[in-house]
Amino acid sequence: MTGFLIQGVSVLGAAPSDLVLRDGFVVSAPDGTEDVVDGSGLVALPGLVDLHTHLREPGREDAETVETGSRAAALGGYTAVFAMANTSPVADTAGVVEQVWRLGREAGLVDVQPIGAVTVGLAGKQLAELGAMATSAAGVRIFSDDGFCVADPRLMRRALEYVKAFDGIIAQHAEEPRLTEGAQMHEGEVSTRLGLTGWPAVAEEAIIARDVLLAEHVGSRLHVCHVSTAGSVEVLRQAKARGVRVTAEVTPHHLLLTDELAASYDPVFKVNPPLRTAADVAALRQALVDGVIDVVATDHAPHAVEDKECEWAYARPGMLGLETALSIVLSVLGERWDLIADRMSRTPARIAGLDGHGTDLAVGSPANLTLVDPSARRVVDPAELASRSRNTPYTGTTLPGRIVATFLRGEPTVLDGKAVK
Ligand SMILES: NC(=O)N[C@@H](CC(=O)O)C(=O)O
Repeated sequence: MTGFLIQGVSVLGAAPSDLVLRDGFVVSAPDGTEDVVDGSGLVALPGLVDLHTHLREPGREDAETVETGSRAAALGGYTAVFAMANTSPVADTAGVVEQVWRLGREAGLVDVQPIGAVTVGLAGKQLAELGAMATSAAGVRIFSDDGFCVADPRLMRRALEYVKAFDGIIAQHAEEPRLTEGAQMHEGEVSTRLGLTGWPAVAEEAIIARDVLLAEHVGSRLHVCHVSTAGSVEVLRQAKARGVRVTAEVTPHHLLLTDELAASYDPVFKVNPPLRTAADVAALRQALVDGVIDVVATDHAPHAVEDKECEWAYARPGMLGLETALSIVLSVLGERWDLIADRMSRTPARIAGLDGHGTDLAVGSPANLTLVDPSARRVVDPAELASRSRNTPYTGTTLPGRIVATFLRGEPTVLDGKAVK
């Protein structure tokens, strides 16, 4: 194992100092054997943790694999990602979650933690083998049917009750399916103008309201995926004030982009939940700052060209996120490093119970970290992304900040802005 001496780096925005990594940990002093990294002008953050990533393997390796998604994550400053269960086959058994977990270990670029499906085949009819996934080598603690809502309230209640035994979490994709049949975009003034079927805010808010009541009733833990509306924020604010065990995430794209972009009819802007209004964006930003929304999660959703470069109605929803997330958050929050570290590393690691991630980078901490150059600007070119897919909504956009290096347990996964393997 090599050591690294990162000279003159600002740890979480503090005055520049040296940061020494050896044998997988932050240590107090160099011993002269370390490789030297010039940290001047750079900010060190604990490695980012993404609670919501689609890695597509098994089943859609043409869109992403555990390895390509892991590389995209490392290049985005991540050291751990949670892989969603909507693969093919669905990650609803110990066998599939162990496969994803093992592929992640083999790639060795980030810690890949599989999320298990709540229901068999994501079909919403019958609980999956939650216990078997929890006790598997993958040690699953978060379960989600993401892509689909666990719409049946009795099934949702039973899932919440079941995972309580091992302090697990149900991560809900909040979408009342009867209110979004045929939906193509946010229901509002723009959908009316474009003549596209709308996905009303209330379809999300009604499920969140129901689920916080269920979580409160059974005393279990609920996590709300990709919150997208101002009304959802209000439901969450009230639930948290009452002490309900609920946490919530927002995506970078919902913090920045609005439904006006659908007027281009470019399916790169089609995503689920849909892009909302400027008022929703403002409420989500405020909620993230207030802590009503706990974390930023990417909902990195790679799709093959034929699934995105087609007519809007036929395009799959979803956009890439891992390689641009920090830049988007930086442009939204500014250089509030402690807040960024909290919402993108510390709190997601705490929610997931993920040891060794989201630390303060003090002496003795596991060396999971990323180095950011906040003064760099880059123009997003999809051809340069490590993801196997190209569906970024930021093509040609100039974004602030660049990930210079990422370390996983003291070993670089990214150096000089390039993946090391
Ligand atoms: N977020 C998305 O727009 N897409 C997700 C699933 C989903 O939530 O629809 C995907 O897996 O592609």
